[in-house]
Amino acid sequence: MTTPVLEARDVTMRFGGLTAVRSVDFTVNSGEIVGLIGPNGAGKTTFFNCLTGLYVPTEGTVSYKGTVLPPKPHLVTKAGIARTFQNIRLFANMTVLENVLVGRHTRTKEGLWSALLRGPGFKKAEKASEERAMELLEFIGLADKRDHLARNLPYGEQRKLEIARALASEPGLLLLDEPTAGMNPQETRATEDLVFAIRDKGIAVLLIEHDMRFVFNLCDRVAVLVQGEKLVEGTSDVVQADERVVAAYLGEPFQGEPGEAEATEVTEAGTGTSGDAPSTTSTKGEAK
Ligand SMILES: Nc1ncnc2c1ncn2[C@@H]1O[C@H](COP(=O)(O)OP(=O)(O)OP(=O)(O)O)[C@@H](O)[C@H]1O
Repeated sequence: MTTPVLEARDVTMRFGGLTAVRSVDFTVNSGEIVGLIGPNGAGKTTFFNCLTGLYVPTEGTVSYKGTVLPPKPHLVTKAGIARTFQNIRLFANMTVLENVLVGRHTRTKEGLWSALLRGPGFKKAEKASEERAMELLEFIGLADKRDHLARNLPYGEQRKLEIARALASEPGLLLLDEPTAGMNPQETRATEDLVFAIRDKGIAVLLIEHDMRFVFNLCDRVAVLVQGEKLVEGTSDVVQADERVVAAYLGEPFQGEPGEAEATEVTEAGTGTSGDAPSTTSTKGEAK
């Protein structure tokens, strides 16, 4: 039984004369891990920013569990959508535990500033929050580093901590922007297990990723954005079999970043995928 967690309808984002995202319809259902791929500059991060209230879409709506979201990041987080960013955005001089506690501010009566300044109200609410934060650190595998400064963690653990902080807001949907960027193969595999474990906790996951093997191993469904439009959407098998996807990665419009390595990955990443029957295919237009 699937119910939509996230529904984007006809989302368009223009920057002056540039249309970065064009009329995108997109759904994430409960229990799903969905991937959003596409060549550099395809509009993936812009679309994420529209979903999370960082950008007000020029047109279209974004709903979470049937309610249209106001385009304000803190209200989107409060509603139940959490995210990580392409570049790590931790509080470098705060401890691991404090970073997670800050992530909980939408779920406590205390506000962000109170959490950051550690005022009296925050300290009172801290105990219950701390227990929950420690549960998350256990889950993510960083409990023994609770008192380490975030900046002293190795890169892979900083990314994990970002995920823990996002989970601290108790989301129903987690958005991950390039979660494996800069990771070694071991860290990437661990992240794969972590995403499965997050899904098993009942949290739907939408991720942007350039590592095709990671995407095709992990995702129940993959959508491909090309020049701001959704070109193909379906299971990993459907997407890998679609010649337009490889063509898009090799396409001429993306000067300087032809995406050849990724296109090769798209064609090669078939090994080790589930082999499920294709379930959904929607296409829009032809590859340009
Ligand atoms: N704030 C902005 N103002 C103007 N143009 C923007 C802005 N943000 C993104 N763009 C443009 O929108 C287009 C889509 O960019 P975006 O970063 O969303 O692509 P992407 O698919 O996430 O790329 P990458 O995989 O390289 O991160 C690009 O042409 C980019 O230059």
